[in-house]
Amino acid sequence: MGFSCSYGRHQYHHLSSLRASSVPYLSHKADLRHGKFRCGAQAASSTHPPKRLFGFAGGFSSDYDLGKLVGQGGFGTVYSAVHKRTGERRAVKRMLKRRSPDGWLDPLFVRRILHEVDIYNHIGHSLNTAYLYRVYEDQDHVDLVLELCSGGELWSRIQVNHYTEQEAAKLVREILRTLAQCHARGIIMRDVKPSNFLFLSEHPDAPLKAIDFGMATYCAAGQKLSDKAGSPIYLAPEVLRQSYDQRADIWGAGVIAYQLLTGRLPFSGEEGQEVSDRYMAKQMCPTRDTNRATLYSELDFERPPWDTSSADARELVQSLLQRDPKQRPSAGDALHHRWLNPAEDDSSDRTLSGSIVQRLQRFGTYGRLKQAALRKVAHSIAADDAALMDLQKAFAQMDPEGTGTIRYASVSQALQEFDLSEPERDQLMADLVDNMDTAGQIKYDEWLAAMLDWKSVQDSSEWHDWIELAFKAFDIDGSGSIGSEDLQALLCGGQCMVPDEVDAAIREADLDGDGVINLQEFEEFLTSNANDALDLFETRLKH
Ligand SMILES: Nc1ncnc2c1ncn2[C@@H]1O[C@H](COP(=O)(O)OP(=O)(O)OP(=O)(O)O)[C@@H](O)[C@H]1O
Repeated sequence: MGFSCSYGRHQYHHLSSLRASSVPYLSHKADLRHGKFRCGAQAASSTHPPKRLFGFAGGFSSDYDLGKLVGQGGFGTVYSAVHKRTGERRAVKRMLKRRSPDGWLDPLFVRRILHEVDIYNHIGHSLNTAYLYRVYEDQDHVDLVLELCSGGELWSRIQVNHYTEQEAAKLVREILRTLAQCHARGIIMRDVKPSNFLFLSEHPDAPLKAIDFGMATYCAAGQKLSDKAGSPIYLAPEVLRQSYDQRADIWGAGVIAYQLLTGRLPFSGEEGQEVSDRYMAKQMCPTRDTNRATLYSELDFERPPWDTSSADARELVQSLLQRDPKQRPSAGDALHHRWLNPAEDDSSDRTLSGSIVQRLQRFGTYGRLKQAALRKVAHSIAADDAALMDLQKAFAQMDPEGTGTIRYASVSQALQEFDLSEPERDQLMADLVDNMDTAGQIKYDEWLAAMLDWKSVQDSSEWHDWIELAFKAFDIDGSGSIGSEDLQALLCGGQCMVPDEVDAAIREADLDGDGVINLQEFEEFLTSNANDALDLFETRLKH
């Protein structure tokens, strides 16, 4: 069947399920400033040649001091760590390399690591996910250096706190945002449960971040997955039936919402609604009764413990737990539900300054080629500035002398208006500049590329001309298409240091798979769609 049940961690493991076929599209992004890169699905495919090393950076212990243990998973041990030079605190997920007796890395281990790194990077600079800074390896371990979330698991707060509906709504909104961003990028998380969401700090209003994408995989529109992956009691009925897609994550969010609002689990066995503490404390595998309850038992939202909840809360949770996935809302639709949008938080009329954090996150989710291409297009648009009054004004405030560049420090200063930790601020700014040669200066078109409302720009009669100009600039050898030599020059000045970087950049836009990008593919690649909606991202406005 390709899965097994882990009693200690309530999990169906699915190493055998990481087939190339479940990774339908690819992404690659090198960020040499942070030593980060995206692995393509090819890297994660079963056809990858045997490896002794991954090719990640060495020198973890020259860069970091390892601190105390902060968590233990089935796959990795997580420690705190301090960067020796900057003093920044991080989490390090350390995984012991699994090898065969003749020294080759276990191919399933290779796939799991490359896949997890790929998915973390594909989610990019979302503030709803612990950020992956860098990956190291030595002879025995792979180390993922992650944003440190020191506020504990969502589960621990469910146990100790009694939530008001408003507080519960905030947490459900954050979980759904994470899912909406994953789903917009073709990723299904497959392990939506309270212990995979950590609070950034111990502050009562600390944001919630998703961790652990070891179960996550890609699922294209219309595709169905069949391997039973996830954690019992959060598994959707269609996962038990082994034919599911992204909507299965929504069910998991529904179970968490149910727990937050009632302190109980919706489907915990024969007796129906039991107190979840008992179930969780026992750390037991699901009985057949639990699965049967998930598949068949009816929930009554009129009787205790639901009789004291608001009608809006009930309506949303009921919809998230619709047994028929087609009747379940998408994460994006659920985010528009009344219960999650008290009137004062209406984002429909948000000003530019109110959405800067959302725009930076969105830009940070794009791969390197797309970022470079948007900067190029922005360069053309910058000349036509009538339509860009707001953006110009915001830029001018940070560049009072009109030099045409703003200092990194000015943007950092502007971001202090928002509810962001210092590492989050740095994380958001990391993709603003094309390269560090600019010595901490951000040019107007770099700023525009990150801030523009690309959807409305596309309506301009000049859109096609701007795309064509950028395409011609990228087609350095004038062959009529963008190929690997063009991208070598463009992305890394001739010699890419990150393995597979150029191929992966091509794959991002090469729809017909002929190894080069033509003009039509380039235009389609740059054309934004609903997946780029700003309201998938946190505003982090201070209240
Ligand atoms: N970024 C982080 N900051 C702080 N603690 C973390 C972080 N990431 C993970 N942890 C802690 O380490 C534990 C194990 O991490 P994680 O779930 O990623 O490991 P895993 O081996 O992939 O687990 P699994 O068995 O679920 O596959 C988590 O439950 C959490 O307590």
